[in-house]
Amino acid sequence: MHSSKIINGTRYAEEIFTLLKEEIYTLKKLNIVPCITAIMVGNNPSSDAYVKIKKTKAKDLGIEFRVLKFEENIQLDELSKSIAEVNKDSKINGIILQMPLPRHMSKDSHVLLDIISPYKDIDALTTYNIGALISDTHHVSPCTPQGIMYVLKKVFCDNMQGMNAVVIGRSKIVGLPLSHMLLRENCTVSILHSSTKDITQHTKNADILIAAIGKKHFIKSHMIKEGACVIDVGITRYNSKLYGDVDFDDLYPKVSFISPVPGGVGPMTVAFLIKNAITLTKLQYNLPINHN
Ligand SMILES: Nc1nc2c(c(=O)[nH]1)N[C@@H](CN(C=O)c1ccc(C(=O)N[C@@H](CCC(=O)O)C(=O)O)cc1)CN2
Repeated sequence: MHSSKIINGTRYAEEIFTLLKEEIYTLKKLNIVPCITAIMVGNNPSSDAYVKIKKTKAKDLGIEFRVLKFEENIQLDELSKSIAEVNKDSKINGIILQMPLPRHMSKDSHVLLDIISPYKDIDALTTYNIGALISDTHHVSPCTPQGIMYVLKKVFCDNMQGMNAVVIGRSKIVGLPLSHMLLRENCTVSILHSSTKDITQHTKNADILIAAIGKKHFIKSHMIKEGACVIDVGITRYNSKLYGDVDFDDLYPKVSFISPVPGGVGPMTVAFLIKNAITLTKLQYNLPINHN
């Protein structure tokens, strides 16, 4: 059972890294060093920070990490060609297309993602891997939802059956895959979004509330049920400080469990990114995969 009200994502991530170190060591003995390439488009200070965190962690663990950065005004054709080249490079085991893409490109994100081979798709965002998740035949799934499910399973000792889970946000990277994973654990899932009429009516009913909105301190204590478990996915940078979607201090007395920002979901995203990279590397070498 989880001993504190505060979900310590940094500690859980370390737990995962400890297991992954053994897998990386086993690969090393076979002369295999996984290599990740992150593709970035445009200048987004938050993305720079996140890619730096991923690179530092990968290098710490002995994984190679390359970054390819393109100008915001790159033509779609040219970017597509570059992604295809990275995809063809047999030395590269995993590819990340860092999100968000510049606004003018966001409508093309699925076209760009689908250039990546499903066997190199660390974020599990290609059409193939999204389909594999839904049909339960997947080897990898999106990193943030995996991290959230890992902590929820710890908190609820693997039993979320019949709980009301409310997810705010319907993105392909968090809200949609997470909703599917919660459904798989037999939760009753509601997905709220920008057109939802009365958000509070739904959030007050949540045993598990997941906020992935991107609006600083949007969730206040009057919006939740006493004893809810609240997971904060949003990160807003304001005056060099980080804020979650949840007003942590306001909610704290009322919750059973709550994840902070920073130190909650963020480190779990990085842990599962490394886990996915190792899984994909093993698949490419026909090695057995650790399904835990
Ligand atoms: N291609 C992808 N793009 C994005 C993803 C993703 O999984 N794949 N997720 C987010 C950003 N992200 C990884 O890319 C990410 C977010 C947060 C953190 C993290 O460690 N956060 C720390 C605080 C970091 C800081 O000080 O700035 C925390 O919350 O404690 C890592 C990675 C969107 N894009």
